[in-house]
Amino acid sequence: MRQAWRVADVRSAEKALMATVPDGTLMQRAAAGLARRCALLLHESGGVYGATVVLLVGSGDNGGDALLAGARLAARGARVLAILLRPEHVHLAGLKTLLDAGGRVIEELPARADLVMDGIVGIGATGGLRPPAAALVKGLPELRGRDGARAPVVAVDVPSGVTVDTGDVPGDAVHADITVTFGCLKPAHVVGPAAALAGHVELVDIGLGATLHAAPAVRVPDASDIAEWWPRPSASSDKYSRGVVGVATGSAQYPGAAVLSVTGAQAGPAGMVRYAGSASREVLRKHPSVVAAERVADAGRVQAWVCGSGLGTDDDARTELRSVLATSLPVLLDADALTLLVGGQHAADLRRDAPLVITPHDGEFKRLAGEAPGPDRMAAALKLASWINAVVLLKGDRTIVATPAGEVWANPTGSSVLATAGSGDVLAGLLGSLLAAGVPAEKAAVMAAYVHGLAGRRAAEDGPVTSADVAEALRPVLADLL
Ligand SMILES: NC(=O)C1=CN([C@@H]2O[C@H](COP(=O)(O)OP(=O)(O)OC[C@H]3O[C@@H](n4cnc5c(N)ncnc54)[C@H](O)[C@@H]3O)[C@@H](O)[C@H]2O)[C@@H](O)CC1
Repeated sequence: MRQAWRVADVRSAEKALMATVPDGTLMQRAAAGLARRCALLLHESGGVYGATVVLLVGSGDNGGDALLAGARLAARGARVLAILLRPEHVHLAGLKTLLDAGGRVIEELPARADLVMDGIVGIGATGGLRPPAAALVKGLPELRGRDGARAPVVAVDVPSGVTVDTGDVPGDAVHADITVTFGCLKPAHVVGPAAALAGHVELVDIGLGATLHAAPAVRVPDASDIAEWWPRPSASSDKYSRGVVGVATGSAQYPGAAVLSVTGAQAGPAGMVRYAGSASREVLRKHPSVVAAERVADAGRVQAWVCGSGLGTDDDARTELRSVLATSLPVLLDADALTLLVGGQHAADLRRDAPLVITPHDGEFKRLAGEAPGPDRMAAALKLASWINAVVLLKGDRTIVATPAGEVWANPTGSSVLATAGSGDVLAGLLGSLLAAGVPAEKAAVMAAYVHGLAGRRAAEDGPVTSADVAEALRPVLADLL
């Protein structure tokens, strides 16, 4: 599991650490790690000696890091050229060190470069890039190196132009190949559109672990977490003890949603799937092991319910939703069930003790919360989670899971291929199966998003992806993972 911390918490940890070491130590540690990573990258295009390295240097310590790392590369024979965005506010000690090592200051981007270091702005950034920096950044994709390839961009700490605490990208921003960050990850490395601009993120240890005691702003699961948390049957398990998931989805008009959500549920750890709705024929044709009924009330015993995908929004659908919410079981609501919640007629039904998970996309989120998630998706998801006392899985390129207790997770496996009709139905079924198997709501949401994302990627290996392909890819993905 990786974790990322907010700027204010990073700042206080840095302050506490700085009080224990000589002046400039942390910056030297940062610069050493940064220079080491740049040198490795330069080895791919012919080595450090003779390479042209361009530093984009802003007015803060982020620029200072770039200057000090540049000096280390200059000392190894690189031609290091620094563009100072605000020469009157440059980090003076850093500049002197660079010049002493043989580096030079230039006014504009050179004709060729083998590597660009983005030290325009780091965790001290406010707002988007300002015009001079934005103009420079626009020219970066054109820069070619000695091997004719595009010059790789290494961002110092964060790609300049992103909002560090939210992962929002309000305007022009650097698109990095590698981001070398210091002490700990920050939210922009793992959430929102900023995460895609950070490229490959590498963490340099500057000793911050000793003073960083705040709770992380966001956690990111990895494959070993999912494998560790996934329920496995034991020798004494039977279909009931593994959990029975009830799926109340689909309708005469949308039978496909029932098939997709049941396929998602079948891939999960529960021992049995019960289907309640009017698409039994289609469901049973594809999944003969499913036990089907017309209504939730007649479905028999289950340990969790999935409700919503393709359910419709008529009175029948409303009755089914009421039946599901009236149970004392964990419930996952998606799609039409979320539409039925808008307007508040189900406010009383929502006052339940058992766990509730909702999986809105942005449109559904907006209807439920009364406003779009906006630039701070983590804060928006947290607010809704606390308001309706549910785990909120807010779908997106980096799907967010937020809990009423204030925890946030970002899913690292998402991809644009999941933006296809019915993909959410598959996710809902899988998540419901995890709930039925007894996984706590927060972890179930994190695990389902992770595996669903991997399945999207796996399906994409064979060409354009439909949600049926995502559903089919769940089992091979799980076979690899577990
Ligand atoms: N504090 C520490 O202990 C350490 C800090 N380090 C580095 O220091 C950085 C933070 O340094 P600072 O606090 O000086 O902050 P920054 O270097 O991130 O930026 C602050 C400066 O940038 C300007 N600025 C703000 N927003 C801008 C925008 N949108 N466009 C253009 N210019 C903008 C401001 O006028 C301000 O002068 C970190 O990101 C990291 O790179 C590292 O050296 C490790 C140790």
